Amino acid sequence: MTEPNVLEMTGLTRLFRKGGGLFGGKSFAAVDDVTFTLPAEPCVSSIVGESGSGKTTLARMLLRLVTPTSGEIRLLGRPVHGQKTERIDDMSFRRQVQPIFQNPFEAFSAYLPVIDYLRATARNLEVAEGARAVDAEVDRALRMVGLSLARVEGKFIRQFSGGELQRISVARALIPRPRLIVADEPVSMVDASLRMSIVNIFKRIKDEEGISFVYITHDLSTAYYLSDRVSIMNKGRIIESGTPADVLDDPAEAYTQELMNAVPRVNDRWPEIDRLKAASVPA
Ligand SMILES: Nc1ncnc2c1ncn2[C@@H]1O[C@H](COP(=O)(O)OP(=O)(O)OP(=O)(O)O)[C@@H](O)[C@H]1O
Repeated sequence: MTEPNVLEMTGLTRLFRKGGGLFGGKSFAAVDDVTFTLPAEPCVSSIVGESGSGKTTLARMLLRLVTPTSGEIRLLGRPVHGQKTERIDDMSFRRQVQPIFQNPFEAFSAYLPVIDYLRATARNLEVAEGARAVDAEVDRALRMVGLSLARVEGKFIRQFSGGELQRISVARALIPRPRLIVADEPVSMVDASLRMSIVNIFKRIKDEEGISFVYITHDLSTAYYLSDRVSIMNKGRIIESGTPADVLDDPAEAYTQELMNAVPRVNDRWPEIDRLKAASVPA
């Protein structure tokens, strides 16, 4: 039997109302008839667009936080939305799909040691039973991002930098060994040098753990460096998609060209990409 695609979105649309209070106003499509597939083999698929293009709404539908107005999302062959009896069950869904958000400081409470969240994730998602087994899973996940249980134990969010905390968010997402990570602007609040190390961690996780990514960003250079496929989103629609070289080296659409023109270049090269290649995963 062939393995199902990790993700299939077909004709996905989400309407919202604009203006006019509760009953008035006009509806508009934040996401408009999007069709998009992630194959069975691990890959990074980026969705690139400017603010307001619908990227976050798309991510939220993938994460079951927003219900589509029409269209369908299938995860490993099973519907994500719809009747409880037909869709993928909640526990499988939470294990198979994990989010990483833009602001790691919002992912954890200021009043609890960060490690408590990681342990709770392992317990709630039934990854392990018993304190020692839970700690072994948490340590495994932290080591994948260059940290360890010993380095995180007992500390609160104020004792970490933004980059460290985002690496811990990545570790949290890795605890259930998901098939898919949906990362919505995961490096836009992290400074440039740490951005590179996080992007390289994603690359390594894909290769070594076989996890696929939907990488949502407005940052063309990390999308170019990291992705197997890039889709350009504008006004709710995917207007162009393909390999990074196809789409970004030779854009067919004027909008993509405009996005590219906003990226600083030196001698027709993107210095950021060279830096990304040179950056290593922190020990
Ligand atoms: N709950 C909502 N109700 C009404 N309109 C919404 C809602 N959520 C998003 N929108 C609108 O949908 C459009 C797409 O927003 P979305 O956040 O998906 O875009 P984005 O590309 O992720 O932008 P950003 O990077 O700024 O978050 C915007 O016009 C936004 O104002």
